[in-house]
Amino acid sequence: MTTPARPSSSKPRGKFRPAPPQPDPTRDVAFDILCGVVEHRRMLENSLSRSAAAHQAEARDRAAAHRLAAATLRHMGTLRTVLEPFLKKEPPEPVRVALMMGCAQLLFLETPPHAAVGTTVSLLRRRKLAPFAGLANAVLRRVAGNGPSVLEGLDQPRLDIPSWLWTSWAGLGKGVPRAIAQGISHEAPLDITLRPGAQAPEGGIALPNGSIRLPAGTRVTELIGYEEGAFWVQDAAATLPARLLNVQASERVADLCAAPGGKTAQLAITGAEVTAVENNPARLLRLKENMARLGLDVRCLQADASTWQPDAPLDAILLDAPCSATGTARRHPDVLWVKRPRDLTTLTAMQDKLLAAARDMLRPGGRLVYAVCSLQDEEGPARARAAQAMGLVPMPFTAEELSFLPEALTPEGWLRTHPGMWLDKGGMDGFFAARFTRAL
Ligand SMILES: C[S@@+](CC[C@H](N)C(=O)[O-])C[C@H]1O[C@@H](n2cnc3c(N)ncnc32)[C@H](O)[C@@H]1O
Repeated sequence: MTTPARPSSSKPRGKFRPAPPQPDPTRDVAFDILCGVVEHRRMLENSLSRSAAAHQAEARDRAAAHRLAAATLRHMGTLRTVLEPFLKKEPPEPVRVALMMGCAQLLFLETPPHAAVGTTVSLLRRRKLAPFAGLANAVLRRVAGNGPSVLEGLDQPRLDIPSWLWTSWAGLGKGVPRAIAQGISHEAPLDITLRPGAQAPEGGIALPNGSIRLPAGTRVTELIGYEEGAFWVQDAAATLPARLLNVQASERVADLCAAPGGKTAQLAITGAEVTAVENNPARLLRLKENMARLGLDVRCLQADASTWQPDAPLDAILLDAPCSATGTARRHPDVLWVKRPRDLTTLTAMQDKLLAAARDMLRPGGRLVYAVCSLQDEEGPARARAAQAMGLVPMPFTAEELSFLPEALTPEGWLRTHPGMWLDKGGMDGFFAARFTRAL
């Protein structure tokens, strides 16, 4: 982050004019991202692409902004609560955003107090919110003066998860919402999947599923072997659905909803004939780039998977359906504050449409794995039951298949992971998966 400006002091008198605020691309971009999430319920990536500051910023500043915004989002409930006693009346939302960002730097990012306070004051002045600069100065100085004691007695995991999500996760088991909140409370490590025979980059730790875990903040493109296609980025939990499809080299396989292609790569590396279907042109491009970097021969198609039809019935299908993505909140904490219960209605309707389409693409005896990176019952178990009602026959996962993660096997033979699993190793994303076959 750039050098702090001096905190604004008392009111200007006479001919004195305050110095122009210092440029600070990191905080400008972080502020834009956070306002997008908080005021407009816009996903972080979407806000980033709309931010004029982000377009002008260097990659290093954008990355720092991303980290600052993510830390603020991860602790947003706590930050709101901490600020409350210091505010006599409700400030406009952008001012509160700037205060939360300043407060996150003080309490969670070890930014020196003079920098956290000074840069917040400067930010407000740059953003035509100068009348609130004095308030920010006073409030943040008081928070800094109190130090970590402002967090004492706060139930941070509970505060940092919106109530509707906390309640919805109660069905996952006693203590699970709290464990999930713990998993989300810190930056996620970087997981990669190695090509068979490739060497793990230095500093990586092998996880029980075979993924290699590197410290949070590792820049993947700078790792030896990236350009050569020795590995791809994929959370440990995200490797499981494709693995559980048990694809053989001789099979004809479709990956429906494929970009950016982590699971496509897993399927293609078996030697199977893989068609990857993706409806978003920009994401299709990323998928193609990834397959080219990995040197994998995959037919990549732009099509709507709910209407696309293969030339002949398929042996195996992976349907990694679009979903609320609440299971990825470790990496995308904006999900927590952007998604609403009503989003699930549209998503589950699309998931059913895709399931019915996938069923019709399968040959009798063929296999289908349905997966979502969601923690919501509506998108997981409820869809597995809907698939059964559509005539798909359950093919439960077995204890042997999940011997390295027995806690993820449900009594129904489904897969359920969540960010509270492997907490001692750095957690994992939340996935649901179920396997079916088409009756002979
Ligand atoms: C959960 S992501 C897939 C992640 C991917 N399977 C992987 O492992 O890298 C869902 C993807 O489905 C795409 N998508 C959404 N609706 C679709 C549809 N009707 N047909 C094809 N692709 C779709 C989205 O653009 C998005 O890229």
